[in-house]
Amino acid sequence: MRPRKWGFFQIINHDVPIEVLENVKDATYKFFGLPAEVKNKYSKEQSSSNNVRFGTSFTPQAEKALEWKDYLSLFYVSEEEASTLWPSVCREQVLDYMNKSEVVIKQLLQMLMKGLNVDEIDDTKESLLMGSMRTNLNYYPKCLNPELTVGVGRHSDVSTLTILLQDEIGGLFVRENDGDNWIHVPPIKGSLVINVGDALQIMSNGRYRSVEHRVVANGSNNRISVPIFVNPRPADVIGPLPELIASSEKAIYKQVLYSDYVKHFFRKAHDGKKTVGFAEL
Ligand SMILES: O=C(O)CCC(=O)C(=O)O
Ligand SMILES: [Fe+2]
Repeated sequence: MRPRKWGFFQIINHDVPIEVLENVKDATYKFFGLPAEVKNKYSKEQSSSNNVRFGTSFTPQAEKALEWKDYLSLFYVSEEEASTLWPSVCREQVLDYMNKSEVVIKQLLQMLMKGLNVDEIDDTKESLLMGSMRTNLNYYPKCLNPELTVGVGRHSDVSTLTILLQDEIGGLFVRENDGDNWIHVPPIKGSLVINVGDALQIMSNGRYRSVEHRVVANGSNNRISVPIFVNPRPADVIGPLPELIASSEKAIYKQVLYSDYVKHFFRKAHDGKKTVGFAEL
């Protein structure tokens, strides 16, 4: 596992029980199998809250060709809110997946911080690194002309870290650092794919790099994936961690309001790893 070089890896011996992963995959199929009018209750037009959103593609108004994907995005506020707002076919399964993943997330963050010689994650730091979480259920329907579109265009995540559960279909590709080689991420049963996001690139002052990835459209199979985006809170101001700058390193990123950073990401179509330029000094 070499996140500094790669920023993308799979873990197999983790503490999230396999049933929890299987259950959230089943629940994902159940949600997307619901009649359109039921799913549409969670659409931008009809949803009673911004924290629950069913939609298609990424930023349809900015895209030349729509991404071949539907999603349900669930921003976690509290169990109480989830119990009133989240669809009942997947609520318990997603909450369980998020709760069980928290231990793994904390272990990963501890390891990553150690790599920066930051030994203690106090409450302030914990909140900056993982103060908010969003889980997406992604559904990529079989596409008759897969060469004309993509599942998800090339991008890096705006998260600190992303924990991704994928099914057995495959189609996720990762770009080798500074190269044009795209490497397939093979589905491994029971594994979780982990990737570093832009927020960690900024907070680590560029020592960890977020990784560009994309998903191809598939001509013969439907595919699902369930990422948990581990994020700072929207109202947090993020920048290179003070510990790094104190050790005479020059800051290469400025302080940015995290919600502004995310807004910038959503304004444009997926166009590669460009969002982070927003925070460069
Ligand atoms: O479906 C996948 O494997 C990746 C999805 C993804 O990159 C995302 O939702 O940000
Ligand atoms: Fe992604």
